[in-house]
Amino acid sequence: MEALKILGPSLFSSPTTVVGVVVLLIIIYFISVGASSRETGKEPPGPRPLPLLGNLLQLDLQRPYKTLCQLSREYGSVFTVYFGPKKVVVLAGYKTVKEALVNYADEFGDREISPIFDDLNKGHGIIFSNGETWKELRRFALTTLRDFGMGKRVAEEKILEECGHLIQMFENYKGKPFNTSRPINYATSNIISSIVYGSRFEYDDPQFRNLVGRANESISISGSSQIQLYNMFPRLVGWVKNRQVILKNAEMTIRDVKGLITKLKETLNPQTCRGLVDCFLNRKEKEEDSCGKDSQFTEENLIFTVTNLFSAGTDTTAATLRWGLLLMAKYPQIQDQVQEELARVVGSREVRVEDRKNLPYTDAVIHEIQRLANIVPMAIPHKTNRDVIFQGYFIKEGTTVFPLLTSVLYDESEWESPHTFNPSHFLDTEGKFIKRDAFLPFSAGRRVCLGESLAKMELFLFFTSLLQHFRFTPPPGVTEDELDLTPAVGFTIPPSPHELCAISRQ
Ligand code: HEM
Repeated sequence: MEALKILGPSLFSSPTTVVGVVVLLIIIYFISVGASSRETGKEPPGPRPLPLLGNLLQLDLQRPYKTLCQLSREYGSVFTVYFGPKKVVVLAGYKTVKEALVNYADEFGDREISPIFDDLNKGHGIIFSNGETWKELRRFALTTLRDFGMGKRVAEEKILEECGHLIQMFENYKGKPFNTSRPINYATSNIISSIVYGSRFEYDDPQFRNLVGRANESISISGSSQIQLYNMFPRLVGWVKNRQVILKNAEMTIRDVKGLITKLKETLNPQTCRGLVDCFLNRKEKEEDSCGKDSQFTEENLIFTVTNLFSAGTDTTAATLRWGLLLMAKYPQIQDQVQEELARVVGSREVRVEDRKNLPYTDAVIHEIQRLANIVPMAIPHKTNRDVIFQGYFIKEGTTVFPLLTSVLYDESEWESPHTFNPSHFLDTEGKFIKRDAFLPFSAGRRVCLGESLAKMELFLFFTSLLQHFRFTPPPGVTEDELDLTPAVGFTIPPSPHELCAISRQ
């Protein structure tokens, strides 16, 4: 591109010269592609790319994971696709994804930081960092989340308290149809908020509503065609509207998060931590006293780790719960069986985590919701951190890698009926719950979801408490068949906008 600029407009005055330049570029391109594969061995196969555009014209930009699943039928479980000029290696199917992320955990364990996420994080925070920064932040976040009860009784209490608020919110609709999105997002957001800040927000707090609303909007439009194009051609299409919206949202969120952190600083006590922010600030002070400038406990890493946890922890769990309620309304016989089991095993008392082992059908339903909902269809892009030979193919250091989780959760050689909602996938012939290897909604390996056990606890307690209290149905005049299971467009994929009725059972 630089060369073209230098050659200047005079070069393009004749059509013959333009054609000549284009032919020359195509020849250079094919020679360079040919040379790199000769030097290094066989690269994964894939559809033939066009110069600059790559395979863009073949991709469904709204739902790229669908095109990638189709391509894997033709090119196998390790293949190459060009997103514009960007080369991506796709891993498809349970066996391949597991082998890459677990047996080659190190080689495939770095994060690809696409232009939009680079705009937002600049290498800070836990999701979009690599190397020492990521190692330290991940270790810190995991220990702190555990200290604040992730997977333990403290978190259980917090979630049960939030269930009470969510149930109250649903009661307010008095059985009339409503969009489940906001209340559910507020509830899941409050769990991560109370772990991070040490306290929950009221659902009518304007600052909280804006924080949740902006995170939601940004995650949704980061999967739009405009942003996909921006990631392919960042210099050409940086002006697109959706990027401006995401940047504006980030600016306002950072301002709010800084404000919340400042308030906590004013009342910080070095002996106790109310939440993750306090622990981070105390650690920051300690490291500043001892090791000075090499510390990862910086203001930027704090702000971005907080915003990363807030978005990763809210949207995903909320989207899964919304799929769950929608599927219950669509398949009332399955809802009957869940409610029958809850009534028989738990009765009218509060459901607790320890009830799970006695609720095999309900457990199977929740797993099947997660499998079919497939809310993070391509995981979060990875990158190879060194040259690697994988399944006989050469993959160069720094190559973007998509672990195609859709192809794992819908793998035809692993699931009896991959495309239907079938809780029996997780039940044996006696109705006991069975674990399935290909259940990887949280991905696997080094970058496996950090919030997995918290998310599982939330899904179980929110889902069962809601089903104890309410019967979920389509709005009057809409049949179960008419409830639409087409996912929305987004980086994570919630159901398309819809309304449901929550009829009180008490
Ligand atoms: C149903 C709920 C959830 C699902 C399905 C889910 C799924 C995922 C997936 C697929 C990844 C990418 C893994 C990879 O790159 O291979 C991920 C990463 C991550 N998740 Fe979750 N997640 C959920 C809930 C949560 C919660 C509640 C938290 C908050 C504690 C969280 C925090 C994170 C973080 C911090 C990462 C980045 C990890 C890293 O880069 O090292 N997630 N999640």
